[in-house]
Amino acid sequence: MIYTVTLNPSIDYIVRLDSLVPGITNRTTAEEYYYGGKGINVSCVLAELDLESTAFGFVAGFTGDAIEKGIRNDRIITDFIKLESGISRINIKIKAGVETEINCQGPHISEGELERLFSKIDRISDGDTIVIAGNIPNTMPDDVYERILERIKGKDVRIVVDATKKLLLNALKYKPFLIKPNRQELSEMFGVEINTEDDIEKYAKELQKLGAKNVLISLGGDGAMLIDEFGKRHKAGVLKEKVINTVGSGDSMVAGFVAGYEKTKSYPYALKLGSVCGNATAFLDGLATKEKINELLAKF
Ligand SMILES: Nc1ncnc2c1ncn2[C@@H]1O[C@H](COP(=O)(O)OP(=O)(O)O)[C@@H](O)[C@H]1O
Ligand SMILES: O=P(O)(O)OC[C@H]1O[C@](O)(COP(=O)(O)O)[C@@H](O)[C@@H]1O
Repeated sequence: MIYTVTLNPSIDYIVRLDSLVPGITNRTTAEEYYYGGKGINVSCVLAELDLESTAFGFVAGFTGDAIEKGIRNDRIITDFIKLESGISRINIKIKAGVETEINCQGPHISEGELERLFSKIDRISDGDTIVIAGNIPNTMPDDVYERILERIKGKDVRIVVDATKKLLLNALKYKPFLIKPNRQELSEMFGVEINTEDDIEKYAKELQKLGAKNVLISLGGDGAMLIDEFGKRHKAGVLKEKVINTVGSGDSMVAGFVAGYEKTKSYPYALKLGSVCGNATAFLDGLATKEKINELLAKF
């Protein structure tokens, strides 16, 4: 079984404007909303790839109910913990020529509620995959990913972590099978500007020294680079099509990589399917669909 963990799910509210002017009332030209949060997005794209997953995490209030109901599907088993108070966050994605995102804090999660999640994590067993992805509310201790991984220590579980800064760095000692920082996140982790391919490889290898097996660096419209567990560099470009909405492209790439590796045990194929899923999401309103993935696979 593949388990995804989203501690801080969201409704992604996408607003489109011709331009955004601070200090005045702006009017949108269109708006859409999607159920999101990194682990949930991974589950949704895995379902499009015909892979079943169980989605763990916390939901709260009316937005939490909508998320849980909205993503339920015959290939996603939702097993969320309903928080006592607050609402699951609404993240605002402003498309006004450039993309501006406002990702919110999310509800408070108590130590008792966290314990309930740990009990669910204990069900994960040898041969399973766990994808832990996304940010945490700032009221939560930043060792939470480590505490989750500590619960599965010693089990033969494939670990995928898609997070930033300390959350990611602290998880590396558990030797994750895959991490997927983007270029900006890689730069932030090392406090340097990373631009060249050689620099990307150099810092990806630093993350491998800290414990990561495969490091996939996504580069937005420039594609992606994988440094695999053997230290080999693989590159993937992007297809050229009108970009509609890149929210969730990174999560789609993670889903595609996990599915591609699961099916073939080949890193070049995992990178290809990951890239196709990332591209497919960028070229659609919502996340990658089975139809779009198959169409792009034939061209990639
Ligand atoms: N503008 C784009 N055109 C085509 N593909 C894209 C575009 N933006 C993202 N993608 C695809 O999605 C992948 C992940 O996107 P990226 O923006 O780097 O991730 P994140 O959302 O985590 O920052 C890229 O490697 C690429 O395959
Ligand atoms: O947990 P974070 O880091 O705040 O990110 C949450 C946001 O990331 C997303 O999962 C999209 O992530 P990507 O664009 O990186 O794939 C949104 O659905 C959500 O609003």
